[in-house]
Amino acid sequence: MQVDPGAPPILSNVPGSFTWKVLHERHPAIIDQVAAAFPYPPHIRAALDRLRRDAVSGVVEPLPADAHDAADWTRWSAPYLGMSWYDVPFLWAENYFYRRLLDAIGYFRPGPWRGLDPFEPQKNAELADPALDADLAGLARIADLPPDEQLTAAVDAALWGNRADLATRLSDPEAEHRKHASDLVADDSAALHEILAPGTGGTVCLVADNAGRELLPDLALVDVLLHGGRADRVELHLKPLPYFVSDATGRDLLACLHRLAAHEASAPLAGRLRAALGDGRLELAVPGFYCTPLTYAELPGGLAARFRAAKLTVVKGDLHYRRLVGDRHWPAATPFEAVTEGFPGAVAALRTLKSEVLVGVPDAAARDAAGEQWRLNGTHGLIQVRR
Ligand SMILES: O=P(O)(O)OC[C@@]1(O)O[C@H](CO)[C@@H](O)[C@@H]1O
Repeated sequence: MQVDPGAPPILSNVPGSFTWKVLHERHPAIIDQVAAAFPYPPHIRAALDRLRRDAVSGVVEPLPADAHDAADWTRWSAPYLGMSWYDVPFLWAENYFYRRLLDAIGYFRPGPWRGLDPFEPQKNAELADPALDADLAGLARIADLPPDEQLTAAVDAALWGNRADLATRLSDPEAEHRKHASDLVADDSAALHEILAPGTGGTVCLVADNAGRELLPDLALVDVLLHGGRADRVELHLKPLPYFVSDATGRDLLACLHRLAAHEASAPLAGRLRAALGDGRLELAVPGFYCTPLTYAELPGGLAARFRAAKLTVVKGDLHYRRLVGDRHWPAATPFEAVTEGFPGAVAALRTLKSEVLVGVPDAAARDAAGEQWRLNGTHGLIQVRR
């Protein structure tokens, strides 16, 4: 199938649409949550109020000229300056929002609020939930399964861990409790198992998405990869900044290790992961690219080289999927191979569907007959691989 290079980017300018609601409802709710969680001083509250107004009805403006990344954002903003947030690509507008939020709370400025993760209270609450103990025990049991079942179980846990991120739960509290569909809308797990066969070694880049309930199973997947010789080395890619509410940073990784270590059943898993970090089989990376409005078609050279050197890059979650295939109105039957052909090396996507973009699903129209919520509510997932 010929890929239409002109597939239009997804925008947010249809009132009532999913993307419009993210800008119009989810972003103000995030600001309110952040403002309520911290005793910020008047100048930060004023900046948050201004951002709330801009997020609902403003136009794209340059970042402050003294921002450390002003030059980058000047370049990225150039095509959109003065335009309504709703008329610029949705992917771009969301990234701009999270960057503006960090600016409003003084994340980069000298002073007492510097470096404070505005989403930490929600992340901490999720990890402190005693209900998580059952999940930890389940993750710990993966290592006891027969070797050929371990990868299936770990991939399954890592995939569905993506279902109800903290940003989604904000506007869809049911997302956490809704049962997921038993079928995947695309399932290339046979190819995944082939690439990750025991004893094949090599490096795997695992591009993580959310902290807490998603990062914990991702860590179980790392353990399976290293333990069965499915990889000699894993690079776990995290966000350099708190972003998209629950996105995992290095600090979140440490918190997850701590949580695993504190539970009797999962303590050995924590021990193996710590050992792998200590001897370099597990390496952490926080490329700045993950907090930009760019897509994987615009990868910086250094990161592209890391992916090229790996035998496989596994990209987790909805947002990474949007960056990977391009956040566009592709016909859903467009082959995944076609839209990822520029990716440096083999790539796998593990994603639950929480936004409109979709490729590699020829029967999407038939599924739509029952309504389009399956594309948005996290009940459906996919495993797509391009070698
Ligand atoms: O990348 P993730 O955590 O799986 O999902 C990110 C997300 O919650 O944020 C966007 C809307 O704000 C959508 O891409 C998706 O719904």
